Amino acid sequence: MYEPIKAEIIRLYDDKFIRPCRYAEWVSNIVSVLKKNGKLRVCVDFRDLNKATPKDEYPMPVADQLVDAASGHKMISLMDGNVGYNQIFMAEEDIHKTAFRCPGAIGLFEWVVMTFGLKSAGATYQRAMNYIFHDLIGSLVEIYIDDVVVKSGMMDEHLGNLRRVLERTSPYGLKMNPTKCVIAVSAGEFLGFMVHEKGIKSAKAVKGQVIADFIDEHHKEADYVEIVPWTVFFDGSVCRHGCGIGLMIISPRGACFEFAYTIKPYRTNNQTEYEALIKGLELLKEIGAEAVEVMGDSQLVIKQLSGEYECRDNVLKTYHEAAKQLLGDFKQITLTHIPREQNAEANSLAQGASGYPPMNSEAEVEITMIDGVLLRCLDKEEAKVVMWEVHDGICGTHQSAYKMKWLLQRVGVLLADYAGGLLYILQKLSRLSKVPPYQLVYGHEAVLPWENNIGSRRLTLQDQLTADEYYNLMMDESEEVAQSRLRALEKIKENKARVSRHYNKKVKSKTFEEGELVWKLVLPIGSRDNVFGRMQLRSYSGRRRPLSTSKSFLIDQESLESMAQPSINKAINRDAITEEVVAIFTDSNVIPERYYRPDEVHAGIVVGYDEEEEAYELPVVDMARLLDPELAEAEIAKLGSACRNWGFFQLVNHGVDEQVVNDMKDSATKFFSLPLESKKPVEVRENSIEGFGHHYSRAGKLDWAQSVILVTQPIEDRNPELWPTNPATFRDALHKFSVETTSLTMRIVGFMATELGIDPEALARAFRGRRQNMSIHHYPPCRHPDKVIGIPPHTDGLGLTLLLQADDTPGLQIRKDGRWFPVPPRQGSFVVNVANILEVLTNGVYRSVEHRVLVDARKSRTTVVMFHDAHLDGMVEPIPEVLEHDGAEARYRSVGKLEYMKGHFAVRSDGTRFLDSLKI
Ligand SMILES: O=C(O)CCC(=O)C(=O)O
Ligand SMILES: [Fe+2]
Repeated sequence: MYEPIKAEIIRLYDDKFIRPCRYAEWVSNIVSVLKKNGKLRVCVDFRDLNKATPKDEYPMPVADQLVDAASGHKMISLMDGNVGYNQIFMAEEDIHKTAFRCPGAIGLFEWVVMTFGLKSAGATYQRAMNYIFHDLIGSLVEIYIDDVVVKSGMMDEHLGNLRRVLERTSPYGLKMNPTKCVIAVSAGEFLGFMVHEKGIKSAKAVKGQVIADFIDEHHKEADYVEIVPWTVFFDGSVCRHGCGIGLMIISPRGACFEFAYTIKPYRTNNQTEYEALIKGLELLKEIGAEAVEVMGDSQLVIKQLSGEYECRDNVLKTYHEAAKQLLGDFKQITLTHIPREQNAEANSLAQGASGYPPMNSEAEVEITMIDGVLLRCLDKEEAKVVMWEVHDGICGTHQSAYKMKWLLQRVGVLLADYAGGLLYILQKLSRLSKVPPYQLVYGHEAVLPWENNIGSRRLTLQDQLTADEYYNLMMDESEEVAQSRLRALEKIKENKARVSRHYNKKVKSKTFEEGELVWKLVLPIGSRDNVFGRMQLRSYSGRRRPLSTSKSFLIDQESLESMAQPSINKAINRDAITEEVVAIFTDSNVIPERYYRPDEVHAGIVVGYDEEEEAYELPVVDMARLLDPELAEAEIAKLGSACRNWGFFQLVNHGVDEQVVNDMKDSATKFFSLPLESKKPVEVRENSIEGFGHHYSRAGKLDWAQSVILVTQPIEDRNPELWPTNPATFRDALHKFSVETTSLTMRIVGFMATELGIDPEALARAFRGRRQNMSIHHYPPCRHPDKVIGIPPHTDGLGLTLLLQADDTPGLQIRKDGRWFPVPPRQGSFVVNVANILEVLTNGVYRSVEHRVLVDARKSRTTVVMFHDAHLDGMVEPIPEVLEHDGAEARYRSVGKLEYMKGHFAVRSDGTRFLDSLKI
């Protein structure tokens, strides 16, 4: 193939039709087609370019009419534009769009002249020809794109006409192909038809010739079939005068040909449809078309041929087989069912051929409704009969006026202006597209009693039928049943698909391993829950097991379970809040032994309580500045210094939706203000730390606090039964807050990575998709704030903590250089602190700092704390990129996540942190 392609490219280049392309935006491929005569034709596949090209609406002549106009002349000359399209230059600015690539080293070229295959080529050429010959067209010349026929009466006149036509060509540089010109003949082929003095021969009589001409005329298009298919629209029409078929064939070049045949004797509708298609396929087969796009409005024919429906009717089977066999002769076939409106041309051709009379002109008043339903206006007497029928007859007894109107419509009658006294009842003459069940069963619509009484249009028409016609119509109807059933089935399928699309949108897929038990939680009927949906799936096998089999997930789950074991060795156990506890919190005058821990309160110096103390400034990081390209560098440095020196900062302009923050604050505050019995449903349960309760911390002492602990991410790890529903806003608020804080965490982590000088992804992957837990703490006021502690000194165990304070009560203190620094509450901010795992990940560059909560004497304090987990594929260890960047040795030994969690929660008798034991 290579050499012939090269030769063709050289020829096109030498003829200056193409030139090498330098800057291509659109590049098309070439398709080489070996012609039947052994020659190679090089085509460019412009399909993509054509898709992007607007349609040229220039009106094209109708081939049939031209053939008519060319016939009936004594003398004609037929001429063919010499490589027609290539005589027109491309607009310079469009040349580059026609670029096409050739195989091997031949290269990239573009068309300087218009070429075959471009969408608007036919219209452009026709426009040019119409421009050149506009005043001669019709009288002495007919033109269809590059086909020209000069027509005249006598020889003398003809020579004069020929001269006028040819003289027109030279100023425009238009050339004719002498080998294809037939001069001064009495008959000749034009557009595939034999044109001569006596007119065109009837399609049937010259069938062989017509087809032969059609083939010859369009052989070059047939070569092109690999790229653009031929399209055939077919339709059959049956009326009492006969049957007709209509075909509209569109060539790959866009030329449109219409064919209409009358068929005798009588056929049924479906038979006629099949005949139309068969005729169309025969025509296309004979012109050598290889790819065909078949369009028809007969669902039965299209679906039977595509194999979707079976053909059971014995008579139809013959047609079906014939059509199938023909289809097998094409290389590429597409069958498309189109609505009748889109098949208008074939439809009107078929109707014409069947002798379908123009719409009747009977004196009845007919009205077409907006939905296309044709209605007949009844006179007063007729109206009364119908009214009676509806009122007392078939539709049941004594309907109200409103219901009667509705029923009238249902039986195909429209009652208009009832209230105005003027009675118009309009009888429906054409059916709605919906098929009534009666018809689906029996093949035709039920005749209603009133139709017999007052006579419907249907009955009148029926009376006029001959016995044969009646028989034919009955046959038609019974065949039509199949069609109607298919249509009905189609409707049902469409509906089902629509419904399932709707439902599937809401379904999240989950995979389970074989043999896994699944625990299905179904919320009470009618309960809707934005957070959990109607039901939640979880695998279950004795103990609760995770759905996901990913390593990280298993670790999280197990660590949670191990934490949940009741054991005095755990740093944190949780206890239910009883009425007694509520009483202690409320009174707070007498501090019971188990809350009494003044030594812990007094351990360490608190900065800032004494006026004399140095002023200190806690780090504040501004997200707006982090996001501002001009200020980011300085702000990132600030973030770095906060994490390195304090392990903590306050984040302002954090970007979390204010509504979400406020809803969370409100819901949290409201929850704690509820009486105890309203909180009981979400009370902490045995073997779990989730739920409402309070910490039973070290040395058997209790914290002066109550809290709700919940897993918030990933969603499938949530335990919906422990999510408060009171206040009603709680779940929704927490869900939204959890989503927002998760993404805020990822954003913060991104800036941290930049600050650490590592690829943001190296740190982001440690946090992405990991567990998020939440604690909402409520610290009741205590008359003896120096004797109780809200939360004793600790570092946070996971990766990064985000804390939102719902009020302005102080309490949080962080330890730096052995002293406690109170963190003043700050509106519109989050407290962000580095937790243990992040310290390990950064190889100790960022520090996880100790903090505690003291209690206020007068005011309660409520905080919402989100803990974000992190690990490197199940390992807690310094990120290699950090070590590389700092050229440092690992300062922490690697430990599996599970071991890490166990270590973190175990109580150490020497009071050290597990984190410290990891230090190398
Ligand atoms: O409520 C606070 O201010 C701090 C809470 C805290 O540190 C924690 O839950 O780990
Ligand atoms: Fe903490």
